[in-house]
Amino acid sequence: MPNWKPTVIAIAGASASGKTLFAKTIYRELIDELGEEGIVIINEDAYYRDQSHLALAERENTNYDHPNAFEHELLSQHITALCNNEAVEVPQYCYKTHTRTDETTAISPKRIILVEGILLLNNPDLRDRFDIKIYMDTPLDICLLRRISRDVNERGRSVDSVTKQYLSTVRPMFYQFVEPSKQWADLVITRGGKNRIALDVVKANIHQILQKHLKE
Ligand SMILES: Nc1ncnc2c1ncn2[C@@H]1O[C@H](COP(=O)(O)OP(=O)(O)O)[C@@H](O)[C@H]1O
Ligand SMILES: Nc1ccn([C@@H]2O[C@H](COP(=O)(O)O)[C@@H](O)[C@H]2O)c(=O)n1
Repeated sequence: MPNWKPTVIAIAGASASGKTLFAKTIYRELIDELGEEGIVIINEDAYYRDQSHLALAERENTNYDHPNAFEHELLSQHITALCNNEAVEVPQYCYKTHTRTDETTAISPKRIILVEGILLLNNPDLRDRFDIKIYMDTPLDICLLRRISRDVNERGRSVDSVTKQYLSTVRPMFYQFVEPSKQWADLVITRGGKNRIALDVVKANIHQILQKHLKE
């Protein structure tokens, strides 16, 4: 049993606000120092509910921006297990088929666990699992422009489908669930995933935590 407990850092905010970029930049800049055993990223999207029992046309109608679309109980169980020094099997998700694949990713406990996703701060049980809560406060028009380009290039969508989904669910759910969850954040980050000062503040915090582990 290690003498440290993982530190769990949540990175929340609108779709395409830069959560993934922020998490991946921290990971890339710390991985040499911390090693594979030191840091990992978990994506909330991996915990979208399995929809393999539904026809593709039905899956296309799911509201993916409502909290009910996620199996947050499983994410919460997995974080608890990692904090109890147990390995977990994280589901893998496919945005083209709108469901989980048959594969899972094995994750062992790490000193630093970065969790990123739109609705992490909305759920009180999940909130209790996070040591540091971050909210990416990127203007919604910038998020929309980035989402169109990402979803067309990487997620197999058309501009028309992104537009319809944005107006019917993404935007209304943002105002109902995502933006109000900003109140729970410890750090609110402007200007997205490339904000160098914000990246350095979070990295400095991680270094402080690691120093404490060394002393324990
Ligand atoms: N500051 C930025 N400048 C330019 N492009 C960015 C910036 N932040 C994110 N992007 C791009 O916008 C898209 C969405 O960013 P991403 O980090 O995936 O958002 P999220 O994880 O919040 O959905 C990606 O294609 C990413 O490369
Ligand atoms: N089958 C799916 C599942 C999710 N989405 C959208 O993904 C967004 C969350 O992921 P980000 O990387 O953008 O944070 C969310 O807004 C869902 O609308 C989807 O389009 N299809």
